[in-house]
Amino acid sequence: MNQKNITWHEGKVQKADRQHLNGHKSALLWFTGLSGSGKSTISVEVERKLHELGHHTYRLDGDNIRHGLNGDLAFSEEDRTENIRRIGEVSKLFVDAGIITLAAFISPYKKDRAFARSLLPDGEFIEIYIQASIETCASRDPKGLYKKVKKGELKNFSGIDSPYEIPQSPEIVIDTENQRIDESVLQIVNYLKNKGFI
Ligand SMILES: Nc1ncnc2c1ncn2[C@@H]1O[C@H](COP(=O)(O)OS(=O)(=O)O)[C@@H](OP(=O)(O)O)[C@H]1O
Ligand SMILES: Nc1ncnc2c1ncn2[C@@H]1O[C@H](COP(=O)(O)OP(=O)(O)O)[C@@H](O)[C@H]1O
Repeated sequence: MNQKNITWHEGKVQKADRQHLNGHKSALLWFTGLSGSGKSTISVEVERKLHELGHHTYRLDGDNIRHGLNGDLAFSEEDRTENIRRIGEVSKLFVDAGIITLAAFISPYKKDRAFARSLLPDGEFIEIYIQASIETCASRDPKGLYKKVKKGELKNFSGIDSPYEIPQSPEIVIDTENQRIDESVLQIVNYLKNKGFI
């Protein structure tokens, strides 16, 4: 990487100006959890609720981003790290644009989530652990991936033969085995209200 001859060029409209125009603050809601835990389901519903409330949002989702921007990456540790590095950087731009950003990625490694957190000012990275046991995820199996793992057709699967490091101090924990989807949405929206983001 060579940043020697590159100079930062300041604009005349700042993040705070964009937030002021929007009428709310921006933040990054980072959903992490096993495949099938409910990251997509819950982030989609949170975005819909925030949109209904009149807030500016954008959602980045593992399956979708891997079709485009990160289509060159697979599931080795290095590729997952690069995946999360790029998403962290992209999310930072969205938050700078004044948008409430929702990122739903397995993001299995603590160090990668810590990197994404480090890109934003204190408080603006909100880690949401979407919790469900591997047995529950495998029984939901919304995409038939656990079945493929069982048949030996899919390797390096998070929580099976590839690690998932549980978050130690996430801002929010969602227990999808005991909470309904609407309760989880309310919990997250209330967090944003209580912290003064919306
Ligand atoms: N080996 C392996 N392990 C885990 N997941 C796999 C794998 N192969 C494909 N998939 C599908 O890819 C989705 C996860 O992509 P992510 O970008 O979120 O993964 S990561 O954060 O880089 O670990 C994941 O989506 P979710 O089920 O929504 O989590 C799967 O649909
Ligand atoms: N309480 C719950 N919260 C979230 N999802 C749930 C819940 N109960 C069952 N599900 C189901 O679990 C599956 C989760 O899949 P998905 O959202 O794609 O997970 P992920 O994005 O983490 O892979 C969906 O089929 C969803 O309907």
